[in-house]
Amino acid sequence: MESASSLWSGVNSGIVLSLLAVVWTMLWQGIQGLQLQNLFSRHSRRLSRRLAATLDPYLTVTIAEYDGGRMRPSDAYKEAQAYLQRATRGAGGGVRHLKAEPDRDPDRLVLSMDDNEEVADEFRGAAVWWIAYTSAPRDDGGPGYFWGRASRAERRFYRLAFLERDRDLVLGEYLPHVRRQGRAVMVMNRQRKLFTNISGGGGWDSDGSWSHVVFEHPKTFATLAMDPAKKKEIMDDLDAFRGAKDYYARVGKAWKRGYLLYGPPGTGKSTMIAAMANHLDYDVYDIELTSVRTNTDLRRLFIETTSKSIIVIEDIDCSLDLTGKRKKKKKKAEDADGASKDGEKKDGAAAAAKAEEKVEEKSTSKVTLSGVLNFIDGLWSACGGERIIVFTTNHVEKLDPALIRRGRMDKHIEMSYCCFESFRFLAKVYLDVEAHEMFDDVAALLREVEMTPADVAENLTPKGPGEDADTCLAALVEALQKAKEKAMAKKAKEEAAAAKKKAKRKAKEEAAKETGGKAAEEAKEAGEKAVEEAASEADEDDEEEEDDDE
Ligand SMILES: Nc1ncnc2c1ncn2[C@@H]1O[C@H](COP(=O)(O)OP(=O)(O)OP(=O)(O)O)[C@@H](O)[C@H]1O
Ligand SMILES: [Mg+2]
Repeated sequence: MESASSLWSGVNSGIVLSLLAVVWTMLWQGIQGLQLQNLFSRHSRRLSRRLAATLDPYLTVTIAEYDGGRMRPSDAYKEAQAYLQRATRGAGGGVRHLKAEPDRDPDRLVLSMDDNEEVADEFRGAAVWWIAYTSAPRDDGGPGYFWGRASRAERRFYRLAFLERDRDLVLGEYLPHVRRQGRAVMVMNRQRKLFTNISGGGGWDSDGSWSHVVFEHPKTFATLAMDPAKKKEIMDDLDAFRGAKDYYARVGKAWKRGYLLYGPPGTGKSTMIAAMANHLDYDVYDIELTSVRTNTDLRRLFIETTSKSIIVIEDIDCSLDLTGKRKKKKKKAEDADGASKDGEKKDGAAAAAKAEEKVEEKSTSKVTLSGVLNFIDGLWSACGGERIIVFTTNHVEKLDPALIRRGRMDKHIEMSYCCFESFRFLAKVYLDVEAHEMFDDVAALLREVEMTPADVAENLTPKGPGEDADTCLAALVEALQKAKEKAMAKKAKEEAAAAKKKAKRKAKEEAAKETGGKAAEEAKEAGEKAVEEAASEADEDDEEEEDDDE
């Protein structure tokens, strides 16, 4: 923006424009009258156009935030917005009403012109004026209505006014200049964002679109504990994806990649997503599927995502009726309900399960497996590229194979319990210790006990000023020993239960054998008796027959 303030005195321009508007309206009516009278006269039409150009030397270009039924904000609008932020630098560039948003620098604000404000600009001697305005929400079912936000919300616009004589310069050079500069500003001001589809009030009352906060997760691959070879493989995979635009275009695939992260709770799945986002410098869209009403809403949400983003669905097995888990939960509630007669403790379980179900019922989503599949690789993934989709789950075996087949979830990454390598890594990160006499104990215990990286990390975190590497490692060893004892006790209990079950089964079998044998003997005896009786009866009959013959 070249010296905005030198060009336009806002007050004067407003008055002049208003006067011109009044004069022009009157004249335009006159011209239309002229046109009506000479409707079929080409000459008069040319004349009226020339007259209009003389009286109204201003041309305008309007850039709408959503236009032509678009489902997401137009890039041109965002670029113009970023470009105009520069015009309001410092004291606001003469603009009287400004909008402020937080800047990267926590002490500063990014200022932009508010609605119905004007800002002037100059480009190679040509003066131009930008005006920001909004129009009232539309509920007319017109283009974009179906998609919600574009129509239901206020519609925002920028209007650029310039002189007729600068038409070629403005349209041919100034507007491309604005877009280029706007993009540069956007890159400069870019703050990574964490989007979620649960806004303010959340649930069904919300308009089901994205709201965001600045993404500031500190986790990186440098602080993520996992097998180094596996970690390198993932980082290489991400780098290859980022640079593979041409490859994806050449093979005709949408520029996207799916990752499935699975493993027990606390093994670093969510942490891995943060590390991925930090590594790639991408935004994160965290979809809460239970808050998405329909497949159509899911599609809309997806379309509103920008490129260079990671789209995350956590605990996919719990989010949808993809796996039957929901029904199981219901069953759990019933079971707990039935069991509740047995004691108070179980009453609590029934109540908890019921409450869980209640929450679930409230947010019953009609998103289906096919909706999600469509979302991942259907037609919609063709709209814009450079997106990574991540699913996480604790129960990979419960997922529908269609959901996680390669091509949808291209890379399956297992996040597992802490091994000694991971422990050493965490000890370095958390305590800055690379070797310690207690390492051998930890190594031996980790071979016998399963502990998540989350638990190991927690033990390695100093809890007070008096705590150091020695105390933290001692705490970890103690926790591992306790876990080992617990595991051993559990194993012994399980073994005892199994032995009891086996003994019971054996006793049952023997009893069955015994009763079976006795029954067989009785049957045999009964059979023999019956044969004898039949034989004696037969003899008696013979004798009677013989008597009759005689
Ligand atoms: N591999 C790891 N490396 C470093 N820190 C870890 C690792 N795994 C877990 N942590 C720590 O444990 C905490 C919990 O981990 P995280 O939330 O990533 O687990 P999760 O696998 O997503 O669990 P859930 O299945 O319950 O969602 C994190 O704050 C992180 O600091
Ligand atoms: Mg998690």
